[in-house]
Amino acid sequence: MNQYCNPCSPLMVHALEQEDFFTGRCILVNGPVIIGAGPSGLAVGAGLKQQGVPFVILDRANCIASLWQNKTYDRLKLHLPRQFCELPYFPFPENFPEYPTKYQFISYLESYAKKFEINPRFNESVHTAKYDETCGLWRVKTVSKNGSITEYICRWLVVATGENAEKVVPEFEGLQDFGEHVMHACDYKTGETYEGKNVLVVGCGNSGMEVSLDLCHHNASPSMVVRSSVHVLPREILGKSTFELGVSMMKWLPIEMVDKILLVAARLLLGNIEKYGLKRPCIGPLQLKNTEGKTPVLDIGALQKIRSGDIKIVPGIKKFSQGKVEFVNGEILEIDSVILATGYCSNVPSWLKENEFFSREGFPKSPFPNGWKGKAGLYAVGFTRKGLSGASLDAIKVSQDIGKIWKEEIKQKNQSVAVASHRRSKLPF
Ligand SMILES: Cc1cc2nc3c(=O)[nH]c(=O)nc-3n(C[C@H](O)[C@H](O)[C@H](O)COP(=O)(O)OP(=O)(O)OC[C@H]3O[C@@H](n4cnc5c(N)ncnc54)[C@H](O)[C@@H]3O)c2cc1C
Ligand SMILES: NC(=O)C1=CN([C@@H]2O[C@H](COP(=O)(O)OP(=O)(O)OC[C@H]3O[C@@H](n4cnc5c(N)ncnc54)[C@H](OP(=O)(O)O)[C@@H]3O)[C@@H](O)[C@H]2O)C=CC1
Ligand SMILES: O=C(O)C(=O)Cc1c[nH]c2ccccc12
Repeated sequence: MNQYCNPCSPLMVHALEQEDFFTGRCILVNGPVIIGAGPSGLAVGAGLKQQGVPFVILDRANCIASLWQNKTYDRLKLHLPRQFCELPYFPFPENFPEYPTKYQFISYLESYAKKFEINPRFNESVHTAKYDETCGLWRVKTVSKNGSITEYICRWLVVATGENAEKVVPEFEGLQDFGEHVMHACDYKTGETYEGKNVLVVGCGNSGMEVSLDLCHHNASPSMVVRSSVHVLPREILGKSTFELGVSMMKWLPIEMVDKILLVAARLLLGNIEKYGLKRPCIGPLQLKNTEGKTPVLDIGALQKIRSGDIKIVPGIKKFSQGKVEFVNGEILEIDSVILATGYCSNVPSWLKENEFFSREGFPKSPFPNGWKGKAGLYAVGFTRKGLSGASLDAIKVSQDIGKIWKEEIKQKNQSVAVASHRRSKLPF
């Protein structure tokens, strides 16, 4: 598994861990601190702005929505229809297509931040956040690019660092001997430089499928590793989004039934995909997404390339050697490059010093819709395994909850100011 690491020197780590003689800057924040300037953090910011609640957003990157701007390939499009990807209070422009491109989505997020006048503090990587019982406040320590340490002190802490904060890089025997041409899918932009090359794509989630498809478009020869099972669904069924159909059916039918219907439709439209080596999991696609967070593949063309043999399906990996990979079935393949489409994980456990609300995997322990509010002013946004629509639902609840407390306190403050000035006005001098 990968290790989340901050670019700290040992001296800095020491300074960050010393409670008593902290030497950096200390900032008392009036209102909440939001960690993460992705869609979730921006949506909470917008909700707070509308209620007049001040806040600070911190992000380790140098821009908003860094996942979208820095860690995605050029050809990426949203794969859920537009109405499921809009953030609260500000719709997509009317000319956006049903499935906006990543560039359209990023430009929408830029306008979103501008509209709600959200100005995150960039290059601030949160190293630790912990609740100080003695003063009833959260202490958030960050490290900036130039190494300076800042402590933010606040009453409310909103965790919006995402389900995909860190790449997962599994360990494989011999991979270090393979050579330089190994990258994670988060660093893949385009297949331009892969023309005529044999590329091993490890993983068959949406990333593995779409990277393999992009490689085909650039006349490379991808082999995609399917070590266990995968649900592939058509992106649309009879012209209607499969996701939307699933959501509509869930209002009337139990999830098991909806899954059965989706699988019958997938079988009719896609045929038997198991014969290509794409074994289906025992649990249905929506149930699997809900319970294990494993997203079904919404096919945008990779399946056709698998059928035609342009994308080869290969089994799990045994080991690598120079220019070669050996699979669990003993077969050996010569390859030029490896792309690890092996997924992502949350990084919350590496910096949040708390173990009641968040699990060891860095997700709220209470399942949707109850995982947005913890104790002592702790909130989580964007950990519902329901994509952008789940993040928006969380953001509305969190900003309203904080806004309500904020307004009550302002009212109380105003009342006590009024009482004090009334008393003062009665004084004879
Ligand atoms: C390739 C890809 C495509 C996707 N497509 C879709 C889609 O079409 N539809 C959909 O609904 N969902 C999609 N998703 C899911 C996606 O995660 C969400 O859509 C969305 O980006 C979640 O927003 P977020 O703000 O919660 O997290 P993120 O977008 O990941 O933002 C989190 C932010 O937190 C910052 N951060 C993390 N750790 C720290 C730290 N320690 N200190 C400071 N800052 C930190 C990061 O820099 C980042 O900017 C996709 C995911 C991927 C990887
Ligand atoms: N167009 C879009 O909107 C896109 C959306 N996304 C989203 O981004 C998120 C992340 O997707 P993705 O990056 O595909 O990650 P996923 O977690 O969905 O998939 C990871 C894949 O890697 C495999 N894997 C992990 N470790 C190994 C190993 N040691 N050996 C072999 N295979 C391994 C997994 O197999 P196993 O199941 O056996 O563990 C799985 O097939 C998802 O929510 C996805 O929907 C991604 C791309 C495009
Ligand atoms: O693309 C993603 O990562 C998403 O999380 C979007 C999403 C949420 N729930 C789903 C169910 C089926 C397919 C995609 C999603």
